[in-house]
Amino acid sequence: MSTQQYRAGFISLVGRPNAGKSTLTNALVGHKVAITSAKPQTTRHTIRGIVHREDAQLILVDTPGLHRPRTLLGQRLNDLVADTLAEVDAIGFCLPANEQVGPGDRFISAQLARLQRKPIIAVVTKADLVSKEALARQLLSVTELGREVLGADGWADVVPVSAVDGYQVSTVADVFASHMPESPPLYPDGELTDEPEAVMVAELVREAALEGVRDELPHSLAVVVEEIVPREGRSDDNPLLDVRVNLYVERPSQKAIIIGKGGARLREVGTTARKGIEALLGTRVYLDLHVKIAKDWQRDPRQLVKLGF
Ligand SMILES: Nc1nc2c(ncn2[C@@H]2O[C@H](COP(=O)(O)OP(=O)(O)OP(=O)(O)O)[C@@H](O)[C@H]2O)c(=O)[nH]1
Repeated sequence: MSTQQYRAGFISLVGRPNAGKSTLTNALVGHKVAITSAKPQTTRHTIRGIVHREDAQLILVDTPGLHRPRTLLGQRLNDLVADTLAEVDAIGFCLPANEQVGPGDRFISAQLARLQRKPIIAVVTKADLVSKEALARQLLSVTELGREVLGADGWADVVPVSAVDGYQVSTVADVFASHMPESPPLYPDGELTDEPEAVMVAELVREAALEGVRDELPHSLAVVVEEIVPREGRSDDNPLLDVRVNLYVERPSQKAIIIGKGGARLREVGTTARKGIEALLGTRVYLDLHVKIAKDWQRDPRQLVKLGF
């Protein structure tokens, strides 16, 4: 057997509301939660988690657009979907085992069918909720749907899974991995914090940093929580958390806006964000903010990686 190439890439789980996307993401990723906060409309993707394996790395990203199809019509939705999905390497289309393939699924399939040459893996979720026979029937209907919308080849793969009892979760990861391009790991293992709160922390910092300057920095700010660690040597009844956060902008002029005269604005941002973070985490916080320049970071998720995101 030849040595297997390491694979790494981006994958987006889509599917109608309640299809089990978030639960599957958590099951795949385990406890690691990604910590990047970026504006979905402009960055296109928010990282939800990263699966680190011996042979592959899967970066699960959210795709805006397919969540609220009813608020968007016609060409605009088509463009949005094509745009936002253009940058991922594969798509996991989630359909629950315990509900018949319906108009919502057909709608999404039709949108996905517009993406040329993108592997789409149909994932039949919540397999624990139905009998083996019912699961087999659902796999057939889902396969049939694939042939209807994509032509004879249909979905790149069809996999049943239960995120709740763990059935086939690693198989889903195997299948996703097999559709990733050959690539070295895009993120070092262990770089991300285990704190799910980090996502909200990043959001609080982002909100504070954009306050009053939204017009000047419309799409140019990414916030990355580097670490959240308890300060050593503090007693249990008087804990302090060190929260280190990087703010990435594209240009020196934007950095100047964030920082303000003599650093005045950044101090305000820090104070506002810290109050929110302390309320969120229920403990005192030392917030350390750094503003950095990362050119054109939002164009391409791979770019984020190169820039150390
Ligand atoms: N029994 C069972 N329930 C599941 C499974 N996966 C998800 N669920 C349940 O299905 C419901 C919806 O799951 P979510 O993961 O929130 O679905 P989602 O697709 O992220 O939903 P939206 O955020 O609305 O798009 C929740 O109540 C989950 O607990 C599964 O494998 N088995």
